[in-house]
Amino acid sequence: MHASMPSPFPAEAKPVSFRRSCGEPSPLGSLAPVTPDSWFSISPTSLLPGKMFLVGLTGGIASGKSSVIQVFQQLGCAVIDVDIIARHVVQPGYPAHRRIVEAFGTEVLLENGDIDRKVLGDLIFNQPDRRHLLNSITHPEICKEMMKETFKYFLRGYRYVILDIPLLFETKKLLKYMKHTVVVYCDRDTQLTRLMRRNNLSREDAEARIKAQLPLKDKVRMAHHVLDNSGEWSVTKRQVVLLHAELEHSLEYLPLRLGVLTGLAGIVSLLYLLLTHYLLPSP
Ligand SMILES: Nc1ncnc2c1ncn2[C@@H]1O[C@H](COP(=O)(O)OP(=O)(O)OP(=O)(O)O)[C@@H](O)[C@H]1O
Repeated sequence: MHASMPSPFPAEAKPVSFRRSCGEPSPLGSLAPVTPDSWFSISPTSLLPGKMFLVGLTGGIASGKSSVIQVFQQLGCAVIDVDIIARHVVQPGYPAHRRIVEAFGTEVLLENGDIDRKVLGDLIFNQPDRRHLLNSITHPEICKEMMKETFKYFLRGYRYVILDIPLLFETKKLLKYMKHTVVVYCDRDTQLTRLMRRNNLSREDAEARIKAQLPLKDKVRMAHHVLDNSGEWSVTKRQVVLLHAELEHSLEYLPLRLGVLTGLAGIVSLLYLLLTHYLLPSP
C-alpha cells in the first residue's frame, strides 16, 4: 500500500462493512456537483408501494463494482444497472428519444436512428443549460424505468433491490431514496494498477481518470457499508456474502410487505362484498 494514500481502515481491523446511522445527515451537500432538479420530479416513492428497501451500490473506476455485483447476482440478489436503463430509455420509440431529437435536432442521430452519444455529449459539454435540458428529458424516464423494475422485483418477493449507480454520491437527489449505501473501495495504488491493466492504459492516463472522479475515500465516508476490495478476491467475496446476509435478515422490508398485503386483502374483501351483495342474484 502506498504510504501517501492510507487506507481508511485500521490496519488490524478491516471491517466487512460498517454503518452510519441512516438518519445521519449526509455531508454530500458540500461535495456534490450541481445536480439538475429534474431528478425525481416523479417521486420514486409514489411509484413504489410504500418505502421499499433500496440499496445503492457505487465505487470508483476499476474499484471492483462489477465484480462485486456479480457475486450479489450469484447469491440470487435483485440488481438494477442504472447505466443500462439510461441507455435503454433513449432508444428509438421511447419518449425520451423523441424529445431529445426535438430539442437537439436530427444531427444527434446515427444512421440507424439511435442517439449518437458522442455527438450529444459534445453538444452539452461545458453547456450547463443544454445539459440541464437533456437531464430534464432523460432523468424522469430513467427514474420511472428504475422504479418499474424495482416494483417487479418487489412483487417477486425480493427483500431488497441493489441499484448499481456509478454516480450515486454525485447525484444527491437519488441518494435519499437508498435505505443503505454500499461503496466498493480499494486503495489508490491497487485501483491504479487494476485500471492500467484492465484498460491497457499508461500510468498518466489512468491517474487522470481516477483524478476526474470524486475521491474514493470521500465516498467511503458517506457510505453505510464499505466493501474493501484492496486485497485477495476471496476476501472481498466473503465480505459480500456477509453483507448480503446482513441485508437479507434486516426487517426493514417487513412493514412495507405487511402494508401491501393488508392493502391487497382489503381490495379482495371489497370485491367479494360487491360481488356477493350487488352482482349475484339473491336466493
Ligand atoms: N480483488 C481483486 N483482485 C484482483 N483483481 C481484481 C479484484 N477485484 C477486481 N479485480 C479486477 O480489477 C478490474 C476492475 O474490476 P471491475 O471491472 O469489477 O471494476 P468496476 O468498479 O466495475 O470498474 P468500472 O466502473 O471502471 O467499469 C477487473 O479487471 C477485475 O477483474
